Amino acid sequence: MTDSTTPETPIIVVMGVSGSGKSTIGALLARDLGVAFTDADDLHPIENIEKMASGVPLDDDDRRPWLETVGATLAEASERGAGLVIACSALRRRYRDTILASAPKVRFVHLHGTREVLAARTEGRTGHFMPTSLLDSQLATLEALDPDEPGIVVDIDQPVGRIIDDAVSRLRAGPSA
Ligand SMILES: Nc1ncnc2c1ncn2[C@@H]1O[C@H](COP(=O)(O)OP(=O)(O)OP(=O)(O)O)[C@@H](O)[C@H]1O
Ligand SMILES: O=C(O)[C@H](O)[C@@H](O)[C@H](O)[C@H](O)CO
Repeated sequence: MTDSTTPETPIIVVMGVSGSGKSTIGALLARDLGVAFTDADDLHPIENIEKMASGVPLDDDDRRPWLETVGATLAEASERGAGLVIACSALRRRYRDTILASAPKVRFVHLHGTREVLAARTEGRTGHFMPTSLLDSQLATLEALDPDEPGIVVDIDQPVGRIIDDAVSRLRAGPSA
């Protein structure tokens, strides 16, 4: 079997808790890298969206099939030799391992911020299903990238353009930074 991807083909998960900027940064990062963008919120089954909208956090069982779909979507792009950026919370190490099992070339961009900044961002937006009340559960679930995971951490307390420039230059520099 030949591998049609190149090491440069970006296969990226923009991860982090609710309100960290995954959708905003993910779409712009994809545009800068010249690849497609998918929001994993659009891959959740309706039951998951309804659960979060009612103020109840998802559990591992809720997330498992969704993470498998995220991994399969990345794998499909990678196998075609196409790049893809997906915005996906990927909060726990084992969630990321599920994605990596399907898409071993994936790299994670963790959008990291303080609770204060995150709460201000989620409170500042309208028309989103995710209540700010779930932020604490998101933060309690979050496991930071371990040193052996492929990825980078970016501080969200800066303008969008600087976040993109920081992420692009560090992604181009190598598997982790
Ligand atoms: N660097 C930034 N500076 C200022 N505002 C930002 C920045 N990044 C994102 N925002 C704003 O913060 C809010 C949250 O961003 P966004 O919806 O992209 O986060 P998210 O991680 O996709 O959230 P969720 O996972 O809950 O869908 C939005 O109103 C967005 O416009
Ligand atoms: O794993 C999860 O709990 C979910 O993916 C959430 O993170 C939301 O879908 C997302 O953040 C939108 O608000």
